[in-house]
Amino acid sequence: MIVETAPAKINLALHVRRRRADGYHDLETLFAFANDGDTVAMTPADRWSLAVTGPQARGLASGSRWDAGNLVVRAADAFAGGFGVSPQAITLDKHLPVASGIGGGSADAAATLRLLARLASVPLDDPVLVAIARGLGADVPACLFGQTSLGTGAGEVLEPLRGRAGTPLLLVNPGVAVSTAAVFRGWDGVDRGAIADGDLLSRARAGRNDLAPAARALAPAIADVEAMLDQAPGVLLSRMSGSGATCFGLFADEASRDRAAGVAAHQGWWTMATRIA
Ligand SMILES: C[C@@](CO)(OP(=O)(O)O)[C@H](O)COP(=O)(O)OP(=O)(O)OC[C@H]1O[C@@H](n2ccc(N)nc2=O)[C@H](O)[C@@H]1O
Ligand SMILES: Nc1ncnc2c1ncn2[C@@H]1O[C@H](COP(=O)(O)OP(=O)(O)O)[C@@H](O)[C@H]1O
Repeated sequence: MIVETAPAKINLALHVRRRRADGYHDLETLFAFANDGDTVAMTPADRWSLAVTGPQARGLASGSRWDAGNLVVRAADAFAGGFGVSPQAITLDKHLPVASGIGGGSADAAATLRLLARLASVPLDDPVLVAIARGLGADVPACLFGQTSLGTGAGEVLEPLRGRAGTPLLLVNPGVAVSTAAVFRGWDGVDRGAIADGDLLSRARAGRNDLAPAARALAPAIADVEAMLDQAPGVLLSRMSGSGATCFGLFADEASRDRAAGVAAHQGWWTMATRIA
């Protein structure tokens, strides 16, 4: 059996610049990844199969069916079509809430591609593999490499950045799923400018999440999570990630992170206490 973590993705900043003719938006984003997330495991089998387990498995309507509604299945089908690989029994252990701005589905698809690439001896930077990743979603290429990076284009043009590895990180979700497409539709169309230069944390602090107002309009509980994290002692930066509703806090130390996690859990919110990878 081979196993890959599908780590949570966070957008330290997310600037939406322009709506494009193809329905996507040009953006600039600072991607970072957590140490924890879902896991994808594979073992050789006579035919392809999927088993979904874990505390967030119920968020996936297609369940354990081999169904294109699951990005793991779409990733495996696309890889098999592009490269050919023998069938696998896949287990997805789902911990990240579905449709929550931390790219769980994208991370699962990327972890599936990494496992199949290992089996088929395909390098991760193979242009066909990267094109398959892009076809699965705008942030699947970022999840494929899993490195702190600046993303431009629709999020698929990547420039690796010196990260803040080991920084204590808390993810908090108020339990409302929000559709990425609906949040982009709610963006007000105002270009508020590029991400500033500097080191990662100062660039992130000077930046914004331009999708937060549209996401709050769909899920008002996001504002409560943001307020809680903003006020948490020891917080270095807090913000909504992606299209929401998950918000993150970077903390000066583990004890402050864990105190904030306790406050969030007391509200009945989902939390994950981890670190930047
Ligand atoms: C907003 C971000 C920020 O990292 O994260 P999430 O909230 O999904 O985690 C991503 O850009 C999401 O990437 P991903 O989730 O792969 O998006 P896709 O499946 O390709 O697109 C879903 C829908 O989002 C909108 N979309 C996505 C990316 C983009 N640059 N412009 C868009 O307008 C489009 O309406 C598209 O139909
Ligand atoms: N393995 C998967 N995990 C999560 N969501 C998935 C998966 N496969 C398909 N999806 C679908 O993809 C959509 C986006 O999910 P997700 O990646 O979790 O959200 P986001 O990109 O906002 O973080 C959801 O509507 C969900 O139904």
